[in-house]
Amino acid sequence: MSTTALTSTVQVLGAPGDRHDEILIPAALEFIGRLDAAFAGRRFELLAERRRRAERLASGTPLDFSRATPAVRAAPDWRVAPPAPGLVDRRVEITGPPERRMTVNALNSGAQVWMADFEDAMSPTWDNIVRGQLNLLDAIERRIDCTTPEGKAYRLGDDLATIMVRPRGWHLTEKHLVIDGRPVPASLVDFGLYFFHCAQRQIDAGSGPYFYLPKLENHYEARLWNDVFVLAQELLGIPRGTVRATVLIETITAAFEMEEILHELREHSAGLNAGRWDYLFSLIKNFAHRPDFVLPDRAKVTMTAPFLRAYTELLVRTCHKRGAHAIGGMAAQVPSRDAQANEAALAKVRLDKEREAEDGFDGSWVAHPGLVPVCNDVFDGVLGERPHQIERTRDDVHVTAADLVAVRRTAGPPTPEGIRANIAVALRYFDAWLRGSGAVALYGLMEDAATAEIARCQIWQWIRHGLVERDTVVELLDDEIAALGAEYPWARVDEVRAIFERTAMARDLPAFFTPDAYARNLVHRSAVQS
Ligand SMILES: CC(=O)SCCNC(=O)CCNC(=O)[C@H](O)C(C)(C)COP(=O)(O)OP(=O)(O)OC[C@H]1O[C@@H](n2cnc3c(N)ncnc32)[C@H](O)[C@@H]1OP(=O)(O)O
Ligand SMILES: O=CC(=O)O
Ligand SMILES: [Mg+2]
Repeated sequence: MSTTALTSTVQVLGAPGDRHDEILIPAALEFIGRLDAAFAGRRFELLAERRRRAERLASGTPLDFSRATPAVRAAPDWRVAPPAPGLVDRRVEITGPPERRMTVNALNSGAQVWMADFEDAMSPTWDNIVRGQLNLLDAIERRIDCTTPEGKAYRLGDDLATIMVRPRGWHLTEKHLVIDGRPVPASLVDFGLYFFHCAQRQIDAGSGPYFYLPKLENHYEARLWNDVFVLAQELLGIPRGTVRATVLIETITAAFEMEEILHELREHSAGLNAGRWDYLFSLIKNFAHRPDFVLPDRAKVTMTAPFLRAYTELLVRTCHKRGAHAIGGMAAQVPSRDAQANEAALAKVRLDKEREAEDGFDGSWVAHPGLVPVCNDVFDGVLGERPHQIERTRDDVHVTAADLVAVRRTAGPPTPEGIRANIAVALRYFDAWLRGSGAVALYGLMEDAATAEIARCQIWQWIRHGLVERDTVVELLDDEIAALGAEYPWARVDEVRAIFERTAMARDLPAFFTPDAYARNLVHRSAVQS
C-alpha cells in the first residue's frame, strides 16, 4: 500500500468469530482507515444534505431535472467505460446475501452475474458481515466446497457467475469498527474489505472488482463513490478504471439525475439498475404528507403504472445514450413447492421480464435459482446471439419531470386485506431480520429490507391521511403479533412490535427502519452507540 496520510487506528469491537482474523487483518483495517480518513467527512455532509432536501420536498418544492447540469445532459460525446471482462453479457443476474451455501448456489445458478448483497438482503449482524466477506474470499479462492451433515454436497462448477458486491448504503454505519470512538461508514467497510482482499485476486482470475451501489440520492453521492474507487485503486496499485459499478436508481431524486450519475462514474460505470422496491419506498416516503401520493395496496402497484413505466423507460434511454447497460429489477414472486402456485409465480415473472426485455433492458434480476431459466429464456428471445441491446437507443422515449411523479393516476385507498398484509409482512420480516436473515419468502413473495420499508411506510401514510384508524392498526397489530408468536414461539415479538410502532406509527416518519433497529438490536453491547 502506498503511504498517504496516516490514519488513526481502527478498533474492532465486534465479538471474535471463527476465522474472522483472516478478514480483519491489520493491513485491511488500515486500508479502511485510509478510506475513512479521506471520505467519512464528505459522507456526513452528504447525509446532512439528504435531510435538507427531504425537508424541501416535504415543504412542497417540486422535483425537476437539475438546472446546474444541462451541459452534462446535452453533451453528445461522452460515453461510460466499455464493459469489463465478465460484464458484457448480463442477461440474468441472481441476487442474494453471501451466505455460504447460497454463495455456491448463486455462482452455479447459470446466471451471468451474482449480486452478492450486503444491503437489502442482508441482516447486518457483525458475524454476517465478516462471514459474508470470508465466503466471498473462499469462493474466489475456490475453497468454499462443503458437505452438510445430512450429506448434501456444495461444489463450485466450472462456469461461474461474475461477482458484483453490493455494499451497504451511505446511511448506515458499522458500529463494531470504530475510529477515535466513531463508527466507520458501513459502505466503506463492505467495499473496503472486499476490495482489499479480492480486487487483485479477481483481476488475476480474469474478472475484476465489481460493485452495485445502493440508495444513492444524487450525483454528488456518485462522485463520492468515484473518488473512493480512485483512492482505493491508487492505494493498492490497481490501475485506475479497473473498478466497475452499477448504480441502482432506487430513489426518486436519483431518477432526476441518471445521466449526471453515469457521468460522475463514467470511467468506472457499469450502467444503471431499476431498483423498483426502494424506488417505490422512496417515493412514498418523500411524499408521505401528500394526499395525492397515497398509493393503494402494494399488490396493486405494478410496473405497468404510468409513473413506474416513465422511470424504467427513462433509465433505458439514458443508459443506451451513454453506452451503458440497463439492468431490470426484481419481480417479487419466488418458486413454490405447490405446482399451481409455482406455475402462477413463473408466469408473473415471465411477463415482467418480457416487458423489460422488450423495453430495451439488457438483462434483469432474479431472486432465486429456479427463476434463472425463465429470465434467460425471455432475454434469449429478444437478444439472440447479441450480448446486450445497448445499440437500441430509445429516442422515442420522452419523459418529463411530471411523468416521473404522476402518481395520481395510480393513487387509491387501501383495502382491509392490504392493510393487514402490510402489517403481517413487516412484522415477519422484522423478526427474520432480528434473527439474522435479511431476505425471506413470505406468502409466496420475496421480502427484503426494501419491501419491508414499503410495508411499514404505507401504514404510516394511510394512518396519516385517515385511510385507516390508528385504533384499527393497533388491533391488527395485536392480532398479527399473536399470530407470529403462535407460529414461531422463538419470535422476538416485543422487539418486533417496538420496531413497528417506532417506524409505522410514530408522529414522524423515520427515513429508514434499519439504522435505529440495528443500533438497538444488532449491535453488541461493547460497541459504540453513537
Ligand atoms: C429489493 C431488492 O433489493 S431485491 C435483491 C435483494 N433480495 C434478494 O437478493 C433475495 C434473494 N433471495 C433469497 O434470499 C431467497 O430466494 C429467499 C429468502 C427469498 C427464499 O429462499 P428459500 O426460502 O431458501 O427458498 P427455497 O427453499 O426455495 O430454496 C431452494 C434452494 O435455493 C437456494 N436459493 C434460494 N434463493 C437463492 C439465491 N437468491 N441465491 C442462491 N441460492 C438461493 C436455497 O439456498 C436453497 O438451496 P439448498 O436447497 O441448497 O439449501
Ligand atoms: O435493490 C433493489 C430494490 O428494488 O430496492
Ligand atoms: Mg434496494
